[in-house]
Amino acid sequence: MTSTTDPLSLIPTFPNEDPSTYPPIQPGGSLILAWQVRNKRVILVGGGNVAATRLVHLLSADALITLICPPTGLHPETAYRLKTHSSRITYIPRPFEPSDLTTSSISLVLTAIDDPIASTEIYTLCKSLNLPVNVADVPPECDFYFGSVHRDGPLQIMVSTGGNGPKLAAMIRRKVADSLPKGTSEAIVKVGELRKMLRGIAPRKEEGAKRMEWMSKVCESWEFEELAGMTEGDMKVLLEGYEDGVVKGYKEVKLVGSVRKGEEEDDRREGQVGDA
Ligand SMILES: C[C@@]1(CC(=O)O)c2cc3[nH]c(cc4nc(cc5[nH]c(cc(n2)[C@H]1CCC(=O)O)[C@@](C)(CC(=O)O)[C@@H]5CCC(=O)O)C(CC(=O)O)=C4CCC(=O)O)c(CCC(=O)O)c3CC(=O)O
Ligand SMILES: NC(=O)C1=CN([C@@H]2O[C@H](COP(=O)(O)OP(=O)(O)OC[C@H]3O[C@@H](n4cnc5c(N)ncnc54)[C@H](O)[C@@H]3O)[C@@H](O)[C@H]2O)C=CC1
Repeated sequence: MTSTTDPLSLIPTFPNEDPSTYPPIQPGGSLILAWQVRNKRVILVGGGNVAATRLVHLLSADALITLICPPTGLHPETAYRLKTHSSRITYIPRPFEPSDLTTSSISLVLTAIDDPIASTEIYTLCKSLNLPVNVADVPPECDFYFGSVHRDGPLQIMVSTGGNGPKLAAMIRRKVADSLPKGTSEAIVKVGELRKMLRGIAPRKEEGAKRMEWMSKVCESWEFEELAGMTEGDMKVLLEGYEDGVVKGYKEVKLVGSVRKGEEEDDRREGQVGDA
């Protein structure tokens, strides 16, 4: 007979177990993720107004889409997307049939139809096939909800109210977007480039902690607009400090850059004089 030990009794005791040390848990929310559907097949049933908004999200995430809907039910925007993105969207011009879910390998199913009976049938079928599904008109039949999304280049902000107030979610999204500092999206692009260059000069896995600390320091000490205006030359100057854990400020980097540019021009002029 094997004795069973209570797993809880095996957990070590740490000095810092004051409840105020860690953030309190608020149960009942959603798990907010950034789901990657690039080149994965998503089935969208319905072609109305809501389906048109789903298409925008799916195309923005580079999904491969199968849209199932009779031609008479197409919203003008859905029709437009079908025509302009025919390489990404396969259009099936009829009502949904159960075989639609078994003829190809599918990552997600979305329904946006005005027929709750058909919606529930699709939901039940998805569950029997283990497919994650969003049924726009029946929240209890959603494995995930959509949210109100602000998109600006690489930046995506999603507001969710957990099904309580979708219109409020859209209003909050606008307020959040209006409060973002100028140059936010450009700053993110430039930080992405800097991180890539940093990985080029410090590729080793063991350096992860040092890389992260240095990058965090850069993000904290430069303003968004300064990051947004960073040139490749500025990045090179900034990266010179990485080895010693130094983060030069915006003004210093610009100064070094312009001094070097001046020196290069002097060298070039001297070269030309020498050639003459
Ligand atoms: C549960 C959820 C499931 C899901 O769809 O994933 C759901 C369900 C339902 N919405 C309904 C109504 C409306 N939905 C909107 C708008 C949006 N709805 C979105 C998401 C969600 N809607 C998920 C919860 C997300 C959350 O709460 O955080 C947004 C955020 C994202 C998106 O859909 O892309 C998008 C705003 C996008 C933007 O503009 O930024 C508007 C306003 C409008 O159209 O302008 C109205 C009318 C006004 C109102 O009711 O508030 C009804 C019918 C209710 C009825 O019959 O009375 C149901 C079904 C029900 O609740 O039973
Ligand atoms: N989640 C959300 O954001 C919102 C959800 N809704 C709900 O979502 C549903 C769809 O809304 P809308 O797009 O505005 O409706 P809509 O009436 O514009 O479009 C419904 C679409 O479903 C198609 N359809 C119906 N039965 C079908 C079937 N068996 N197979 C394939 N296609 C079928 C129709 O041809 C039409 O294209 C409604 O039930 C609505 O209450 C409404 C507003 C927002």
